[in-house]
Amino acid sequence: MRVVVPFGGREPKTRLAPFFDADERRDFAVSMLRDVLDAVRAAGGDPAVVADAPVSVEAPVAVDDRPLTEVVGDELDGFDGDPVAVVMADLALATPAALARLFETDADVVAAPGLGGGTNALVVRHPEFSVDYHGASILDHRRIARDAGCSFAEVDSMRLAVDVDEPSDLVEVLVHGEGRAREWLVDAGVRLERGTGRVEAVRERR
Ligand SMILES: Nc1nc2c(ncn2[C@@H]2O[C@H](COP(=O)(O)OP(=O)(O)OP(=O)(O)O)[C@@H](O)[C@H]2O)c(=O)[nH]1
Ligand SMILES: C[C@H](OP(=O)(O)O)C(=O)O
Repeated sequence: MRVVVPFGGREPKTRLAPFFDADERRDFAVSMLRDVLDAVRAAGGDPAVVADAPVSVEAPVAVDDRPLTEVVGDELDGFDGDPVAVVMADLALATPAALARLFETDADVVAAPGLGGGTNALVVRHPEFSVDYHGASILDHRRIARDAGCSFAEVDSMRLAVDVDEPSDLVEVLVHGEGRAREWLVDAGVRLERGTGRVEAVRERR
């Protein structure tokens, strides 16, 4: 299956500014992208990156600096009967098994909801479905699928639900991550702080 992986590499992960400077955020974002590409391939997918700036990874990269919804929308406009998946580049916990379950779920549109209302991954098998990202997009995608007469299924997956946006998401990467992104965090001096409340990620040094 063709798997589009959108990557915003110009100024990625701004919400992690309390932890990392701009160069570090880009490095970390690329390490997550590489993990996602490996997992997609191991799940049998054929990844293609669409990025707003050039990035060097082991997959074809198309550079397009339009907003996310337009770029992904164009990819879906080319629907020719073969399913197309969209998997975000910041799913640092994605495993081949979780992605295979997404790819194999049978519906016109299959979504993996993200924490906070986003849409972390999609499989599209219907020409009338379109995307509208940002702002609790899973609600919009349910509605768009219904209005287009598409069957719609959601995959309940912790590994696909965590997109790494906020400092609290770093806890999940340290606890459950298995790839480069976790290693990058450890090398950067990010560790778990166990207090009396919820475990937090802290950085030893900058
Ligand atoms: N091609 C493309 N991908 C984007 C763009 N903006 C975000 N993405 C990707 O879309 C996914 C979700 O991104 P967000 O978490 O909303 O944005 P972000 O820029 O990574 O992080 P923030 O700066 O914290 O909002 C990630 O895979 C991003 O790399 C864009 O303008 N173009
Ligand atoms: C792209 C966007 O991501 P979020 O802003 O939820 O990280 C969404 O999934 O709609």
